[in-house]
Amino acid sequence: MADSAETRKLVYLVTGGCGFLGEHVVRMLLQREPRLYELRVFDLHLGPWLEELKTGPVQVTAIQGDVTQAHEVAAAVAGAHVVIHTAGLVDVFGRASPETIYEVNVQGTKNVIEACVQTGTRFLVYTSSMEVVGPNIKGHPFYRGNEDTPYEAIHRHPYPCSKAQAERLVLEANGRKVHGGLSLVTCALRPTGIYGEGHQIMRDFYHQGLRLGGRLFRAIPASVEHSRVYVGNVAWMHVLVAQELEQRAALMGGQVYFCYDESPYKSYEDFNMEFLGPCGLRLVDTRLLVPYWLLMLLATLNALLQWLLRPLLLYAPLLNPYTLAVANTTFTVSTNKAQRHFGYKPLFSWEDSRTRTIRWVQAVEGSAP
Ligand SMILES: NC(=O)C1=CN([C@@H]2O[C@H](COP(=O)(O)OP(=O)(O)OC[C@H]3O[C@@H](n4cnc5c(N)ncnc54)[C@H](O)[C@@H]3O)[C@@H](O)[C@H]2O)C=CC1
Ligand SMILES: C[C@H](CCCC(C)(C)O)[C@H]1CC[C@H]2[C@@H]3[C@H](O)CC4=CC(=O)CC[C@]4(C)[C@H]3CC[C@]12C
Repeated sequence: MADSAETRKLVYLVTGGCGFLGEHVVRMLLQREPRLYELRVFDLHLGPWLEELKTGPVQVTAIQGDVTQAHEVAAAVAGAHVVIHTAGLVDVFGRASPETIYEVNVQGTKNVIEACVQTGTRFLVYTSSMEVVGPNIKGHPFYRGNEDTPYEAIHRHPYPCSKAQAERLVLEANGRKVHGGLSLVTCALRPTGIYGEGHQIMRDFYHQGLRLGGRLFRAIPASVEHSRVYVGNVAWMHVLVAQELEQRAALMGGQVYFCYDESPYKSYEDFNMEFLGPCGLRLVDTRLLVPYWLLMLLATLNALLQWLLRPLLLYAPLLNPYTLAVANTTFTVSTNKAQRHFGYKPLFSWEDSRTRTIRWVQAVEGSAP
């Protein structure tokens, strides 16, 4: 029944569909959206894994394109029922210029919205970020907060600033008339730090640990807690929102939802050890040797070196004043808004998420850094 031609009618577009999250969204849609007729995967860099998806019952269309190019976006959006916009430049290390980050994250999102309006696409799901809220530049903790918790959201770094601007544009576009006269329905999902199969920073920490003889050095006190969320659950929440947006437009349109699951609250480093520990790494407590002021000094030195070396080479280490501030500030969410509004429940338990991630790190073991 689910595979009959009559039930397969919907065309979805996933921007950034070859990224860490995007790939999981694409695979989840193929598994969990029986009404799918065509799935368009739009990305600057297409992955070879897309080929294996082309043999199934759903037409998978790979589109190499750039969200900053309005005409490329409009061509990809035309005829789609739903757009899931995950494409973005995730850079908190100073690899890209602030201008490029704005161009991709803000102008790219504007292009997606305008393409929906011009071509008559009614449903837009945007991948925002917890960074839209915080941690703020004052390092205020956000403890077990929800979507309505008051918090002074002030940023200077281009990444959170660009995500905040883009999220605002998406929410303001809710209710705009699209081609054909119907209204656009939009909403934004705010994942906390995502982990799981394909997580580049986890891979980097793993290889760093191997280089250091199986050790990683604790820099952040264990008392600083972060919320983390498994990539499969983030993908599932995107799929569910996309499915429910039409029926529940009045409730969900223009809303934001944190992406959460049952992953435990822990410091960034302790949480990573849930996966890296079983793969043979150890977290060595050097915090007494490396006090916070010294870390801050090193982070500032890194930023200075980055600036000095820029004309010659790209120096972009993990430690800089921004990443240190984020890692060192408690940011935990506790909410059931997604459950109340569209019946979200995590698809993967914490045990499943942990096991899947450990298996992936173990498979990464032999691969080059
Ligand atoms: N990784 C994380 O912990 C979190 C990520 N997010 C958001 O989730 C989304 C996906 O992030 P990740 O999967 O982690 O990053 P990613 O870098 O793995 O994926 C982003 C994808 O967008 C594509 N892309 C970049 N510029 C593009 C352009 N100009 N045109 C077309 N495609 C372009 C990239 O090629 C990549 O495949 C982003 O919007 C990010 O802001 C939100 C919260 C946490
Ligand atoms: C790289 C940081 C950890 C290294 C700190 C050091 C060098 C002292 O050990 C990461 C700590 C927190 C991460 C960010 C957080 O999970 C929230 C994010 C949300 C996003 O939308 C994008 C990614 C990120 C900014 C994430 C990036 C890495 C950290 C700063």
